[in-house]
Amino acid sequence: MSIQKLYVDNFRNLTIHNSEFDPALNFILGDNGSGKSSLLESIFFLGHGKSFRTTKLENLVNREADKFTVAIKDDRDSQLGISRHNDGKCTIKLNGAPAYKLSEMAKHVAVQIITPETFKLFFGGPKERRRFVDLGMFHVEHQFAELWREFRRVLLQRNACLRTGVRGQQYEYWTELFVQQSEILAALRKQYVVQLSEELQRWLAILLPELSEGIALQYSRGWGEKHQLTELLRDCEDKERQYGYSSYGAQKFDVKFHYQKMSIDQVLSRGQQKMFLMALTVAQATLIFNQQQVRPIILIDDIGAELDTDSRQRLAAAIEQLQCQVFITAIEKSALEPIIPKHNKYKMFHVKHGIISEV
Ligand SMILES: Nc1ncnc2c1ncn2[C@@H]1O[C@H](COP(=O)(O)OP(=O)(O)OP(=O)(O)O)[C@@H](O)[C@H]1O
Repeated sequence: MSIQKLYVDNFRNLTIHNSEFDPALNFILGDNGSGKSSLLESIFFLGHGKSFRTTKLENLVNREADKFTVAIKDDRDSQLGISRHNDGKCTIKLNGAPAYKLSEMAKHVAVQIITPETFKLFFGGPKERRRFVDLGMFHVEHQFAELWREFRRVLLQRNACLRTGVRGQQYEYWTELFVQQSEILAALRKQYVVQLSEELQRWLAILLPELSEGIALQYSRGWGEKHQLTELLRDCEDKERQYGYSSYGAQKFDVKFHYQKMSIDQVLSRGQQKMFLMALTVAQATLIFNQQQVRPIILIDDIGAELDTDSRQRLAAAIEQLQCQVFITAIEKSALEPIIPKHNKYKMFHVKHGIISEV
């Protein structure tokens, strides 16, 4: 899907009353503190039910209000909306009918974001990489959401056994289920990472051609390739009981990125890392598009940071080929110059004090 109209009320400093966006490419300009990132954040919230900037969702409500609303009409005339009150209560509507879970919303809106901070998080601990891969899995593998929910339930039960000293049949039961489901998830993820890796090569050839051949993805499933999970858990049972949680299994998977066998963040420049992340993001968006035939949404915050003219030109070439709706923010138009296409199939907006107007 792509956002045709966006309505935002009391989301940070933003008020947007049914602005109409381009189905392919939208530029958002504005000074520091004008509301550019908040605009991307409001769209991100629709797709994820959370923010990419804060875990405290009460910060998203305008300081003078007690709830915010974000709603869209998409290119197929579907309407999705969500209001969040200060007390944490959410009201979600899909085509006028109430929905009860944020995940129902997420099925309709595949949103990915790149910010100047993303790559620090991405190349830091495994959390962001897990989140990234599972977002793709959620949209590309139909069975994933259900499998993951069930796996989480089993993991919690097994962890509770470890923490509270439960042994015998009950512990064996949850451990056996945990092993079975870990193996299913690990195989699915491995399959997905192979697809992602192939698609990534295609986009690296456009976005980072000088390094593309040396870049490789390495998937680790959450326990050693040479080990049987059952045996591993048996061997480390005492240690896991001390920790009170499962230290191996599908929840511990990771994907690492190497350039000529060295970790990417150790050898690529910041600009190159950003281009790599762009390639990875659009590779995932392409897989989502191929599977669902709906346009994912890509949000790029502060395009000017760290990208030279050459890189921005390559990004323009990639955007031309993308089956996505893209939102790009910048402080000044000059940062967009090589990216703005010669044709007129884009829209440009200016944000000032939380109010958006088309330029
Ligand atoms: N809950 C809130 N209520 C009202 N205003 C808020 C709230 N949270 C943040 N703001 C303000 O909203 C404004 C928009 O912030 P935002 O981060 O979107 O700006 P920006 O245009 O992305 O700026 P920059 O270019 O500096 O990144 C800021 O002035 C900020 O202080």
